[in-house]
Amino acid sequence: MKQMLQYLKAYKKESIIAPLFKMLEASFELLVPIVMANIIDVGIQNGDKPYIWRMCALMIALGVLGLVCSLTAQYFAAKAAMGFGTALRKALFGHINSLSYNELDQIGTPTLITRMTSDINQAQTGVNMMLRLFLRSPFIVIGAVVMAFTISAKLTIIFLIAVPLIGLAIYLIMRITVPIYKKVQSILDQIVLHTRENYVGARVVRAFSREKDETEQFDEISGNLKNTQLYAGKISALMNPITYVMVNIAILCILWFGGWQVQIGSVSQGQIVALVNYMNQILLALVALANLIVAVTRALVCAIRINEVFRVNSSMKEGAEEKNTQESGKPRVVFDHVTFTYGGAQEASLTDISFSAMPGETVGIIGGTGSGKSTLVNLIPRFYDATKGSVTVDGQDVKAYTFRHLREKIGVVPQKAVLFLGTIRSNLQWRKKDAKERELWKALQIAQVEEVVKKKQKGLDEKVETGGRNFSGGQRQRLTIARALVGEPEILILDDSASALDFATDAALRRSIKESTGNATVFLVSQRAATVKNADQILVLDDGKLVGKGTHEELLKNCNVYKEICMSQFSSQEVAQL
Ligand SMILES: Nc1ncnc2c1ncn2[C@@H]1O[C@H](COP(=O)(O)OP(=O)(O)OP(=O)(O)O)[C@@H](O)[C@H]1O
Repeated sequence: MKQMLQYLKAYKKESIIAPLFKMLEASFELLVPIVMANIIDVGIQNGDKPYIWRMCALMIALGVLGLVCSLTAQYFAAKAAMGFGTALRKALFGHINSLSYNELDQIGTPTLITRMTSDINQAQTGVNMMLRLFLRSPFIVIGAVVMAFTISAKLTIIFLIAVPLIGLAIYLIMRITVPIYKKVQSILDQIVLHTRENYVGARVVRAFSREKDETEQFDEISGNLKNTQLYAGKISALMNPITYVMVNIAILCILWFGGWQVQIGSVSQGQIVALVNYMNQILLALVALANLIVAVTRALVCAIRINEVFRVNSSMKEGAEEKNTQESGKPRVVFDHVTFTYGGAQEASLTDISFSAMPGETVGIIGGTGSGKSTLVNLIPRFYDATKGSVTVDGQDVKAYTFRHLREKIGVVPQKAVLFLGTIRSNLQWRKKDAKERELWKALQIAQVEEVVKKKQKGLDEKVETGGRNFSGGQRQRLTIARALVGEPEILILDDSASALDFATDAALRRSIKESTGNATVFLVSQRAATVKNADQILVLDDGKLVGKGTHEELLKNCNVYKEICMSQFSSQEVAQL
């Protein structure tokens, strides 16, 4: 909580003014029963109409003053809570962006979304209620007991018995409901997870006619949420009847014992009415306090969940190197006995991989599905860190560079072609914000997508929908290749980026990349032998191990796995001619 409160720091003034004005409002409220008592005891008893009018005017003035104070408090509390929410959201967003793939894999996207949205909103509501009520409610309860004491010390005993009993009833109810509210938040996580999977995979769901099953599963989770909330609601609903019965019993006692006191003349009728009013004020304050505790507990649960994310630190330490250290004749990328195991995985996905790639060289990486190809290239831009061994770029361990500098050197085309909401231009300028029109068209031309963009009515300014859904799979792939080419990276990684392209386009793409990337080192990941066969060096992976390294001809002679891959894709005659 302490950590959370730092986001309120900028709203210190508001955080002090709001509760102060609420206390001021409470003070005016506590004066009302006294004025009422005076109207009865002085005004009505003596038939003094001007006095009654004066007192009525005073009551209205107290009401108006209370309203003004309450509105002022509301304004400042809302301002502080909104500011708190905004600062927290910004900090969490920045923190999540600083985490490495390793941590993101482990936490999971759905829960991060719930924490960024619903949890922060709950925390914000908690802060708002806290600022308004955390002083006001206890102030009213204590103030009302003190005021009752000034009226009659004897009758205050009833207050001293009733208040703890009402407090105890509220506490017992909340002991049951608070853990349920904690559970509600984790069920919300499941709903986000299910909704996300369902919407992202909407086409697959329909293709397999799984709508009914998916709906049933969703109904089950949301039914679970409803039942849990209903259970909490039913128990909370006991709060009002129980507390009202207790207060009414206390009022009966006040009237009963108060009646005796009035008869012997130690308390006036007006004072009895004031005592009844104080008892009612106490009830309302305690119920408000209970609501506050529920909101604050929910906010605390959310704060804990948000803090859990803050507590996860990136397992990667960023280096400081900003200089280019490439020496001519030296390799651009070197893997030295690299082994890598994903967090939580039992087995290594890469074992003892060693190779080096020179500037201008094209490195083909081939292997069956799950053999570790993507994992290998992901180590170059430091999406993950090698568990053993080292990865070197331009003579320096990748860990020595700042993330920005390392990634500026590298153009990555991930396996899944993802474009972002905006225009073709804005998507292409991701690597280089100020890339000129000429550079963008050149990249489009190399990526074999120039014609597609030219045909668009607005050209480079054509809109790109979320995820690039207004482009075909092959167009998306080529646009992501163009995006990686802008800014002329020193290392280009194409992770199975031509899988949706026909053979002719794939061949043309490889040719133009070879011709235009000059001194860049290109990594071509593919399951197709035809894609990698012209590479200067081919790495053959099998179950995370490097089982072959060399040119196509060399591997055909001495690498069985490579030969098998080729044989499975071409006839023996074609293999001989390859
Ligand atoms: N984020 C992850 N967490 C845990 N294990 C993973 C993760 N990503 C991949 N793996 C595992 O690592 C191994 C290598 O996966 P990788 O994605 O590198 O294979 P690949 O050769 O690129 O496969 P494909 O050609 O099918 O894309 C697989 O066994 C896979 O299950």
